[in-house]
Amino acid sequence: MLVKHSVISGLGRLTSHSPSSSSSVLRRQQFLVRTLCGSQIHRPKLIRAMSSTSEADAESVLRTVTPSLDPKRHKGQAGKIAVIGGCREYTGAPYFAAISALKIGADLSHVFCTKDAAPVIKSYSPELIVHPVLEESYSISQLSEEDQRKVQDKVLGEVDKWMERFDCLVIGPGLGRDPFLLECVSKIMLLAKKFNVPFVVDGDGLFLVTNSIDLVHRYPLAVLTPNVNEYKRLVQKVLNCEVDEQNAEDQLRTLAKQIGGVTILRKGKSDLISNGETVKSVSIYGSPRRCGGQGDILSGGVAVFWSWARQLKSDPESPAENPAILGCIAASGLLRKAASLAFTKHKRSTLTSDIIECLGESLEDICPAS
Ligand SMILES: NC(=O)C1=CN([C@@H]2O[C@H](COP(=O)(O)OP(=O)(O)OC[C@H]3O[C@@H](n4cnc5c(N)ncnc54)[C@H](OP(=O)(O)O)[C@@H]3O)[C@@H](O)[C@H]2O)[C@@H](O)CC1
Ligand SMILES: Nc1ncnc2c1ncn2[C@@H]1O[C@H](COP(=O)(O)OP(=O)(O)OP(=O)(O)O)[C@@H](O)[C@H]1O
Ligand SMILES: [Mg+2]
Repeated sequence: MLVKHSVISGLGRLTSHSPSSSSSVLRRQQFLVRTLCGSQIHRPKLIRAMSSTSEADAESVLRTVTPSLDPKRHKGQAGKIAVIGGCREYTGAPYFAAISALKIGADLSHVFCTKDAAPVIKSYSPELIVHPVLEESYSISQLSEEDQRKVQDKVLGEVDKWMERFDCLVIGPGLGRDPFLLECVSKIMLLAKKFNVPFVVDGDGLFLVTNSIDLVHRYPLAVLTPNVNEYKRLVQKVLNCEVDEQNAEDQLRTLAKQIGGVTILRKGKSDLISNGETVKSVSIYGSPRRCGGQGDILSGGVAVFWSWARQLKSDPESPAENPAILGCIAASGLLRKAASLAFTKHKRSTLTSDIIECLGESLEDICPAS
């Protein structure tokens, strides 16, 4: 698991940290000073300030949750992420999510995909650890029911031996909708819940969850990141009505509450985030290009920033906001900034890979490494 972030012991007082951690201390102090508008520390006021429906200060959140590059840390402590996705049709989506996690600052990024997708994803990048373990119906259709169950047990066994090591899973980018594969993935979700491993559900993972809402109901460590279609299907299924743009924030809050307090990041012109209590929006300017794959960057980003934000929980002076919400705000803010930068460079030819190339520079601009 990740190590604890350095703890600050109060405003106006710098504790004796290493040079690398003192910059993070300073950043967090500046965040608190801004949040409190120069007043003394007063937690109820801080909680109120963070809990009303409002545009989030994504840059401040990014400064707060991003850990310093501490030479004392070892590999893995900045995050171990696993993407469950990648099938015959889709190899780009899991790659985008997994490589984005690394480019933002995670130490290790795994992909669990089908056997066909694995060599392709490996060929995109040697940085990713690729497990060719998932099976689709076409490869097991000749088997008896008993043998199919054995295949499923084998898939689960392969994921099980890694599960506890992960700080967060991203379930769904490029997963496809094959029934046998989705049944295995629903069991992987149960496994993650058993070990209290947080997961972000995106893409076809949302198709699965919308049809089996119990998979995430009342699991506080689930973040759903629906796009316009995925959100529409969720609203229809859970609230039994149509999307109401006039009352978008209230409807999102109700939806998150109805699913038992999971966090939902509704993607769109403004990204809206709610856990059934607060609603935050991130509207900073991104890019007018809507090329496929930007949601995959976002899901990988949420996994990393959420893992980092969870470490702040043990910091008595850290923001009172829910880490899942902080993770969503940070990922949305960074993606939009990187998309904007990529667009200034590439204009109409801006692609998802160009945005991924801008993640580092965009984060560096907000939160310098040294
Ligand atoms: N480079 C890549 O590899 C990328 C891969 N990507 C991956 O693509 C997957 C789908 O994501 P998406 O964003 O296209 O879903 P969405 O907006 O609901 O669908 C639009 C329309 O298409 C249809 N439809 C979709 N999937 C279907 C299926 N399996 N079988 C049948 N119909 C399907 C859908 O129909 P409906 O659900 O309404 O019946 C809707 O009308 C997901 O795994 C994502 O991660 C993306 O991340 C982009 C980059
Ligand atoms: N109309 C818009 N204006 C500005 N930004 C947008 C708009 N729509 C989406 N975005 C941004 O693009 C990101 C990806 O959202 P999008 O709706 O494209 O996801 P998606 O359809 O799941 O993408 P993917 O192709 O990866 O599956 C969101 O976080 C949001 O910041
Ligand atoms: Mg998507």
